[in-house]
Amino acid sequence: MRKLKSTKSRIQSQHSELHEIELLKSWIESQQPERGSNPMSLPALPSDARAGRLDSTRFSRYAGATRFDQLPISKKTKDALRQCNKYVQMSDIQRACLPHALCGRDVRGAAKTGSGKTLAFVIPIVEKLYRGRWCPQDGVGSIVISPTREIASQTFDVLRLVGRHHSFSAALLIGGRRGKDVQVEKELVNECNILVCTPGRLLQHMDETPHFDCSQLQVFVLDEVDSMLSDPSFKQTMNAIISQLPKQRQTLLFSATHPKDVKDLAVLCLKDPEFLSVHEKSVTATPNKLRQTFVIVPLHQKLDMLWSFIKRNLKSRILVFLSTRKQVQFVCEAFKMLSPTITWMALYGKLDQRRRMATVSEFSNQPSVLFSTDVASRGLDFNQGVDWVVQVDCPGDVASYIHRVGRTARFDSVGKSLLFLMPSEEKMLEKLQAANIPIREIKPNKNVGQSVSGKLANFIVQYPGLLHARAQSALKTYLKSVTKKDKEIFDVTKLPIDEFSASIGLASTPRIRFLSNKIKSSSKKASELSPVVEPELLDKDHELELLPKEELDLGASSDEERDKDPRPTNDTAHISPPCTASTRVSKKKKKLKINIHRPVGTRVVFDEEGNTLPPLARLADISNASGLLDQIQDKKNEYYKKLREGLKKVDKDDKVVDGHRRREKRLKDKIRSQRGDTDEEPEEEEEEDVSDSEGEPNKRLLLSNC
Ligand SMILES: Nc1ncnc2c1ncn2[C@@H]1O[C@H](COP(=O)(O)OP(=O)(O)OP(=O)(O)O)[C@@H](O)[C@H]1O
Repeated sequence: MRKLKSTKSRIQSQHSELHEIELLKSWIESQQPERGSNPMSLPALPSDARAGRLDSTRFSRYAGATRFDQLPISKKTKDALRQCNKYVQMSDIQRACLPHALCGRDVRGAAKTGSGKTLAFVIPIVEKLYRGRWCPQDGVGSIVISPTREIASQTFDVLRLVGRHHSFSAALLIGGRRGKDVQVEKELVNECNILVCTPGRLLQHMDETPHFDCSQLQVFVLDEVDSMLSDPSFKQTMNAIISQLPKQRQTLLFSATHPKDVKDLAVLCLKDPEFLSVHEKSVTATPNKLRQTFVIVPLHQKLDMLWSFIKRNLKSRILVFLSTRKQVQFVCEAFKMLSPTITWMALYGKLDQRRRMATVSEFSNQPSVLFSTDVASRGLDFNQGVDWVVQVDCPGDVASYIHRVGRTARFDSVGKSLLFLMPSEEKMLEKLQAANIPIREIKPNKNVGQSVSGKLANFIVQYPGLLHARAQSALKTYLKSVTKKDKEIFDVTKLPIDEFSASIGLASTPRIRFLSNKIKSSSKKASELSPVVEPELLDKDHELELLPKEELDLGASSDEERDKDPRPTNDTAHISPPCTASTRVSKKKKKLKINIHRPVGTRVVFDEEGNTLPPLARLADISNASGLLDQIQDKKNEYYKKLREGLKKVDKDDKVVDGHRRREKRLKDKIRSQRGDTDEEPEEEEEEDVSDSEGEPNKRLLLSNC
């Protein structure tokens, strides 16, 4: 046993000697002057570089470096960067961070979107492991965590590019793959030196992979650190991951926006970190070559505006942000139907991973329109760039705005962005301006606007299974998303839900359960002002349907309001098809349920071509409602009176006809008995009863006819 121990320690000491020699060799190699370059321009690497850590007091030597080839990095890395052609000069964040990170320090790096933060952490990872002569048997030496699969995948590409001449093993661990891939990952993960992953997948390996070992971790990187530590959906996972990492490590944190609360970072146990915010003193928080605009647009005109905008920018690559997946699915599907020749694409979290990747690369390759949720708002770098970023739904906060618009104008390219703001959301402008975001208003050209709501309504009628449910879900999920945003700016109860519903082609506003309490509480406030109105309001909402429509239009929907509405109007369409009292009464309860969320008379009407028409009547001022309802009550009483009189007359006529028939029958019976004829004949009375109430032919009559 003692012999075995001594042999083991001998092997270990030999191994460490060999390691020293290798380190020395690598150092000499990295110091070899490159062809054509001035050897004097390369600063000498300090002696403790062999330990993978530069002498921090000497980092100032490299602080003035502006090109990658001036950095104390290996020849292999320099070659890889040079072969890429585009990586010659360092960007601000790279110039600021690389000397510190190469010294082995903890760094918090903040810089505008598209400023090259990825290279600022990929180079230090590669160099640290290279100096430490890391090989597959050494296990996991570095972990990079990104919030989305797309960002992780892009980071992995950059890593492959920078490390192409190195011999490390690296793995991309992202979710959304088939089960057997997880098995393959489990077998290989312990032999990988660098793991680029999403938090969920990493935690899965930490929990499930036998002997998963990251005890030798050297560099830990958190990309988009603000969302990773403050977003509730990541927070728990991140805490679980961080608790399993060794404390002795280098930590690099990056983002375009700073974490809200420094306390969030406490969990990371940073050691005397360098906070490098290179654009802190910049006049703007967004890229300099980004032209930012906004347009004030009511909720129910957003789709019209978007459609008109896209039609005028057909040769551009347009990235459109919507709040929810259901909205993305609906708008993409609907616009595809409106114009099948345009390339429409959709990106959202639940999409199959291969399709997600394919969509990102396809969008990069041709002029097209990509509808996306916030899954594409951070970190994504589309190869050929994005011409326009359009935010149809206002982002929840300023950080989200910065990341969304940051998908264009990357590095030193130009880009444009357009934000749709509803009149109720104008407060967002103050926040953007306070955050040094230069944004200017543009006025839409009303003459060139095109309305799509009528066509959408047509499609919904034609393909109810496909579009109707999607439209309803889009509406509901959008409203839900508004309730989750900053209450200071967003108020779901103030939204014109009926108009919005009509604008996306829905014939009636679907029931929105989660809103009922809010609406009820707001109508309760109204009832406190005029207590008689509310119970009546609900009752009459149903009863109004009984009356001819032209009688309903009491001028509440004024001409002025109709003029404001750009959609075509057709007065004849206000008359609904006749309905019987019995069918209406049977649906009474259902009707009441649906209408409980809407004010009286805001039912959406369509003309023959499917164009939506302005609501029939609007109770703009609830305090006038009781007078209006009195008028309606009078008209209703008058109507019932006429109806009763009409019924009495019909009753009288029926009695006369019945008397005639009875008399005829008695006469026939008398004649038959006089002849002695006993054969039965079909009763004439029944001949009149041709069909039952459901419209089905009377079987007895048919048989007798045969
Ligand atoms: N030194 C450089 N020279 C030329 N191009 C560069 C340089 N550094 C990065 N780039 C390019 O700039 C683009 C943006 O880089 P990167 O994705 O790293 O930005 P980022 O700061 O991480 O952006 P985001 O905040 O949106 O995640 C990429 O296409 C990248 O190839």
